[in-house]
Parts: sequence; structure tokens; C-alpha cells
Amino acid sequence: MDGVTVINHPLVQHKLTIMRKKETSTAGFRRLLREISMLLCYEVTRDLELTLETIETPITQMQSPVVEGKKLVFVSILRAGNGLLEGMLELVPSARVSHIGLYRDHDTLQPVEYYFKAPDDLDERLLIVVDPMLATGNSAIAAIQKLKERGAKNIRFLCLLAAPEGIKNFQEAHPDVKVYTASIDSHLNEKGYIVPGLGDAGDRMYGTK
Ligand SMILES: O=P(O)(O)OC[C@H]1O[C@H](OP(=O)(O)OP(=O)(O)O)[C@H](O)[C@@H]1O
Ligand SMILES: O=c1cc[nH]c(=O)[nH]1
Ligand SMILES: [Mg+2]
Repeated sequence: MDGVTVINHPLVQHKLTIMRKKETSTAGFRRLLREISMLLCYEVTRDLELTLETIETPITQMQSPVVEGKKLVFVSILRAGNGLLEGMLELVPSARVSHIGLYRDHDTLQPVEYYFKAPDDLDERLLIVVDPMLATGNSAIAAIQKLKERGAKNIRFLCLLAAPEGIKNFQEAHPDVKVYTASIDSHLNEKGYIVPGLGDAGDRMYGTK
């Protein structure tokens, strides 16, 4: 599918299977999400441009590669996005962080915003927006709309599971934003949940149901 990268690394797929199981505990789910987020982060940053910096090793001077440009911004769509954010920050500790508080209204499936905080200079940075679930796509669409209104131009979206319906809606709204996911599942059910999915990611992470 154009504009969508499915991260099919065996370790990602194995961990995802355990996360999907209904008997996996809150503690297990949280730990796996943290582990998987590092592997996903590795893939979503795979093609970052490098520039050469002159450094001194204990032996000699050399030209050595470093990531080009300003620091990355990781954008977490609360709450469940924080589960991905944590591991990603372990790999890229210098990244800037933005939080967007959104919850999906159970009846309308429309996102309701309750928080927004981001660095000022979004137009000069690569943003990686993270949320484990892309279901209808409404939450990710709204979050990215908000970031674009604040000047963001270079954006990627990273999730764990995506529904085909969500990808279609998302790509219609934001054709310039590449999607990275560990799986494209079958479909959405009548309540807007991903099938087969893993249930409600926020509730499974935080034990709220
Ligand atoms: O693609 P959509 O149809 O918009 O659904 C996906 C959204 O639903 C979940 O969040 P939820 O609203 O449950 O909030 P939470 O993270 O606070 O639990 C998930 O983490 C996404 O943000
Ligand atoms: O399946 C779904 C759909 C939306 N949000 C979730 O957490 N899970
Ligand atoms: Mg939830």
C-alpha cells in the first residue's frame, strides 16, 4: 500500500502476538509496548539524513556521521501514545516532545481535545506522531491537523495496529504524511474497534477496564 510501511520484523510480530492475547496482563502489555516501541522507532528513523562531523577519537581525527538537522519531535497522542513514547525516548533521548490530549467519544467516534503542548519551531523539525491505534483515523487526523496549523510540515505517523478504513481516511486527509505500522488488521467492528485488534490500548496499558 502506497505511503504505508508495515514493519514486519520477526521480533515486532512476535511481541505483537503476545500483546494481542486477552490473557496478557497490564504489566506484560506495558512492558511489551515499551520494547516494541524501540524496534518501531528504529524503523521509522531508518532513512534519516546524516551529515559528517569532525571528531577526535583517542587515536586520530575523523569525519563521523551524525543525524542532520534540528532535534526530532515525538508527538504523543494521549493517553495510549505515551506507551510508545517511552521506549522511543530511550533510543533518542534528545528528542523534543509534544503532547496532544484527545479521547474518542464512544458514540460519535469523533475526537475530543483536552490538551496541547508543543515546541514553537515545528516548521523546522521532523515530527513523529505516535499512537498505538489507527482505527477510524479521526484522532490521528485531528492531531496532525492541529500540528499543521502550528506550522509543522514534515510529519510521520507511527502506530502499532491500523484498520484499512482508518488508513483510507487518514491518507485522504493527510496524503503527505507517511504511515508506519506493525500490522494492517482486517476491519473495524460496529463500535469502531479494530478486528482482530488488541482491544482498547489505553485501558490495557493502564488497567482502567
Ligand atoms: O482512529 P480512532 O477511531 O480515532 O481511534 C483511535 C484512538 O482511540 C484510542 O484512544 P482513546 O480515545 O481510547 O483514548 P485513550 O488513549 O485516552 O484511552 C487510541 O489510542 C487512539 O487515540
Ligand atoms: O480497537 C481500538 C480502536 C480504538 N482504540 C483502541 O484503543 N482500540
Ligand atoms: Mg482508550
